[in-house]
Amino acid sequence: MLTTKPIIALDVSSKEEATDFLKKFDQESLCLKVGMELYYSEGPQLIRELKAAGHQLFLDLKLHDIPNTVYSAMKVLAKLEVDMVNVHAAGGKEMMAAALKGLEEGAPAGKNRPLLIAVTQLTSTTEHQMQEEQLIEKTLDDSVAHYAKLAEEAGLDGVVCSAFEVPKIHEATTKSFLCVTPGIRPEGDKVGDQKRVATPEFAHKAGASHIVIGRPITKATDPVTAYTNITQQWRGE
Ligand SMILES: O=c1ccn([C@@H]2O[C@H](COP(=O)(O)O)[C@@H](O)[C@H]2O)c(=O)[nH]1
Repeated sequence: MLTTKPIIALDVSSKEEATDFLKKFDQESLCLKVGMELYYSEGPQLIRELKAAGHQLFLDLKLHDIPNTVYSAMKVLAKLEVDMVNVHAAGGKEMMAAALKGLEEGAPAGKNRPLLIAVTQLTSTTEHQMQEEQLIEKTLDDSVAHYAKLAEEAGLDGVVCSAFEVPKIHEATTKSFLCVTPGIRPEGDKVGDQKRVATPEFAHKAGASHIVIGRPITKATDPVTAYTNITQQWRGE
């Protein structure tokens, strides 16, 4: 089970960069998100090392393929004993259920499987884009809540969404269903490619279970101070 520390998106391309960044935190145990860039470059060995160093890990590979392929891939990923993994909800209920089955069967004996969450609509997507490009004739809130419901029906533990959709997801699912929210920016910070952006305080008040935040920490002149401030804002301190 992941703690509710902010999840730092470790979006770097090598073990050296990751190590340099982590050194600044003086052995503090962190919640880290390793995504495609770092995993494709360093592979499972780095995951093992980060776990051995005492960090909690969200492996953000956003699987999206036919059910059998996702099932088999999750069976392999479960052996890494990370804390959380994910798929795209757009892959469908059957694919999400197959992902869960893969994790359950692949987890080492006596160990909990990783939490499994589904990406609803990426936080870089606007309602206009969704309607024009994906041809979804719904509001973005409705699309996200629909994906959340499907994910819950498939047995998943939660979803990735923006902080804005959390209240609607809580209406559509059980209270314990996780809402993991990227697109977090402290007031005045650069938004970059994110579209549905909220502050840590907003995410806290909206009821998000976790926040994911990358560049405002990794690109900060003083990442430790940035992390400390964001943690306080997220906890409502
Ligand atoms: O909808 C989504 C799903 C995943 N992400 C990931 O979160 C981080 C956000 O990084 P920032 O630098 O804080 O923008 C990044 O790794 C994305 O891949 C997301 O942003 N939105």
